[in-house]
Amino acid sequence: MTTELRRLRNYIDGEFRDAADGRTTEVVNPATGEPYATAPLSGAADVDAAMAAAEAAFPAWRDLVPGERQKALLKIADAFEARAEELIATESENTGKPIGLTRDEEIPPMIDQIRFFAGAARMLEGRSAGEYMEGLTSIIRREPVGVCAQVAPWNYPMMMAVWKFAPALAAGNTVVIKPSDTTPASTVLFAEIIGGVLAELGHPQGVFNVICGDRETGRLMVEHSVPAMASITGSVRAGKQVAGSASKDLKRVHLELGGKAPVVVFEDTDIPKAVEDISVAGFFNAGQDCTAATRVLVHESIHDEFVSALAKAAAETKTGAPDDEDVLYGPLNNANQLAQVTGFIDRLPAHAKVEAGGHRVGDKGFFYAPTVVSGLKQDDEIIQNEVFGPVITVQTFSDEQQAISYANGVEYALASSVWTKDHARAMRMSKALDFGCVWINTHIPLVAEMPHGGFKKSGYGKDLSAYGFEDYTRIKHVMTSLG
Ligand SMILES: NCCCC=O
Repeated sequence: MTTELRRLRNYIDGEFRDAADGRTTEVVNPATGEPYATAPLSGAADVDAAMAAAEAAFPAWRDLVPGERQKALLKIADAFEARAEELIATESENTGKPIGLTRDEEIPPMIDQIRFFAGAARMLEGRSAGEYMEGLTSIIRREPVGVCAQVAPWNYPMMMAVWKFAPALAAGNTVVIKPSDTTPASTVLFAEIIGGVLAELGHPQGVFNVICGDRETGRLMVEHSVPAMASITGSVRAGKQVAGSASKDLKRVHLELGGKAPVVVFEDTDIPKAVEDISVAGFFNAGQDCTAATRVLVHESIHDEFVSALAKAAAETKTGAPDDEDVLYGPLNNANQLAQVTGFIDRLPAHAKVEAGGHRVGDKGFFYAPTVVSGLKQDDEIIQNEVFGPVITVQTFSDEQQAISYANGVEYALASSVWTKDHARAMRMSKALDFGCVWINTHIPLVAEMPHGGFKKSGYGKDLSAYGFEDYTRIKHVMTSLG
């Protein structure tokens, strides 16, 4: 007997719609490996319709007083909170994430972030107005950019969608957002919730549109003539494509493209505490986190003690089904990701040593064991490239300069951490580490008020914070004669 797959649909101008040409893709539950839904594979006609809706809605949304946009975002946050269990179940089915951890670790920050941007809507900043030329007054107007084309990733489908739509809407932009083709379900549910709030408040429905589809759909969005800005969280390859496409008509681009976070552990570190925190920060969400504590650099004098404690922590870390309360993480997101992680381990050089894990778990779904690999060298593939799986690598260093050189010696530059009791060393390292974030004696916490974003090939533009909000605005100088 075949069970009918649930049908997810695009959300354009307040209506749920199939793709104009009826094409679909299957949506798989990674905990079972089985398809459970279909989603539209949107093409040019769908993108055109969504962009037209967002463009038509823009003037009314832009011209609201900020307090009205704040009110809408606060209502959206309340509605998310009221429907949290539905969001959790939807996200968990589509990603295999543990239900309890999604409830505790993802929903509260997401809602807080929407509320943060609701407040930011009323803090449109411009530096001092004044007379910088005799008889003339200058002021700054901070304005929305326009329609934003946004492409979200599959690792935190809900939270990354929040990071995109919340600052954009707060600043007065309208949005066409595309979730990853593997994880569209929660963004489609967002559409229902956000659409409900917009309708209740009498705002145009085209303020928020969801288009499902693949890379080609994303390209059509970014190259479309309507959006003034393209924002993507994804791989470096995807970011280069988006920047290339956007360059054709000089759209503003906002890129968050992953990381390879160094975790620099000095000899004076409290080893048991560091191991406990680092293993959670490395394995949480199956390591599918652009800030994951994935690349440990440990002082040679404590290497053996540290590695044996980390391997023990890995062996004690559980992966498994979403409803198992003891698991730290669920499956990898999709079959390609499982092949990617497996490939890195299969290709390890002879000098590497797998201290824990290094294999798939079970034969259903895409689970992978918590893995620790030691003995690695700076040029090794697994040190230079993002694995995006539950794999922590370990290298050694002999002094601060070598630690800095190894830490910075990759193309990514998103997040990093330093573990030491020596305050001056922590401060020196914070200056020297060439990453958008440096944590000291911790790794992975985020707050809505602080920026998230990288340097080098990790992209440009910030998520979260007043900086992220400003990325979705433009400034205009207005000068008036006093005569
Ligand atoms: N911990 C959230 C990181 C966002 C990107 O993966």
